[in-house]
Amino acid sequence: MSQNQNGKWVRIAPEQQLRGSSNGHVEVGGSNRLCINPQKDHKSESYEDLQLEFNPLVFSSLEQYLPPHMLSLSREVKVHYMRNILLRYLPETERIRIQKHKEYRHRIMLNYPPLYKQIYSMDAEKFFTPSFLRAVKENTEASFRSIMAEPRKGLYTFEMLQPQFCEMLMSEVDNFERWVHDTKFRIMRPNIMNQYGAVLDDFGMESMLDRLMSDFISPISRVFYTEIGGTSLDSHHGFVVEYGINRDVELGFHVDDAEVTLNICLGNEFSGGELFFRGVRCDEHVNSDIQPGEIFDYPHVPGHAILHPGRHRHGARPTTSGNRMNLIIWCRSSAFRELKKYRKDFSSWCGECKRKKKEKERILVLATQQELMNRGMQSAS
Ligand SMILES: O=C(O)CCC(=O)C(=O)O
Ligand SMILES: [Fe+2]
Repeated sequence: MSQNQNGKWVRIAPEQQLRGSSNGHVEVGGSNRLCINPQKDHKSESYEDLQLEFNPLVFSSLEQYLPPHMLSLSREVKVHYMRNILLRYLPETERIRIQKHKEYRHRIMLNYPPLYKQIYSMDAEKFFTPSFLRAVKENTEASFRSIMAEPRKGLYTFEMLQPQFCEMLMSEVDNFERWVHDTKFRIMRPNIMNQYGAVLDDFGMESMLDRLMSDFISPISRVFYTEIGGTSLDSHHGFVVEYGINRDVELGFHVDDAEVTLNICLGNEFSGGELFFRGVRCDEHVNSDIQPGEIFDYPHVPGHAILHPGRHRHGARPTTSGNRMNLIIWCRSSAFRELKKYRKDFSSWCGECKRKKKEKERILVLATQQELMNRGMQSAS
């Protein structure tokens, strides 16, 4: 690592030259560098309109770390430079997968005609109930608690969506499913456990759900889920699941690929389909026993949401009659995932880590008491 007058350079890969060419473009070698210290007073550009394999927000955040002489260059030059850096962290197979997925989405969006265009961009007054909107606008722990129940520690339930929005979203999904059937388009289901349901991000709702996460889920997660990455949610997987006649029946016991999950029942007439929760676990303890107090069942109510840690083990009981559709958003934090790699003790949120820690402390106290008693007996004799 070397220094210049503007601070230290972060060395990302073997050094190569950055060369200015006669046509005003900057040729970038295979190894570019960022500064350790950001230029805090520099206003980053927006990259939202570009089709990139990384989240546009990553580019906006990285921009302040560019070498100072690059800050005033064109957006294309900057994006090219930062992309080169980011690509070094992506293995070839992952890059191909992302590219294929981008093409897949592109094909759907070119061909699928939406039924209700108005639900593809955020319209908070139309989507959410007044009580939910008020609580988020106030943005305090007290305002969130005023609309929520917390039936078990870390599980929050509340009224969230307006019936009309639920109806429109369900019709949109039905319309999409019909289009898939009629055109024989092969779609990817939300995850390996579902044979039905659709990924909303794949047919145009990604930016609306991004807003839903950043403006409505993050403020709540920041308050209630500090220990599990709730302060740094930065990506999501948004989808609907469908249960009932000619649909999935139930969902097995699992943890989500998410730090924080929002699950909202959109409705239709149904019975059954309750969620069963069985305690939060880290990767190592995902199969450990259920402890007293960890059993909780939740019956879905249309328009109502349940917010839970993705690592809270759960499943869905069979939907025994009618049809049920739920909107689910898995919210992820890349910073939390990175930090997790360097830690082993998750006793602040994993039920089994907590139990083991308590057990160790109990044994230590017993051993200390025994030792003190032994010393007392020795000095008495
Ligand atoms: O059926 C539900 O409501 C739960 C679905 C779920 O847990 C999931 O898709 O991860
Ligand atoms: Fe789940």
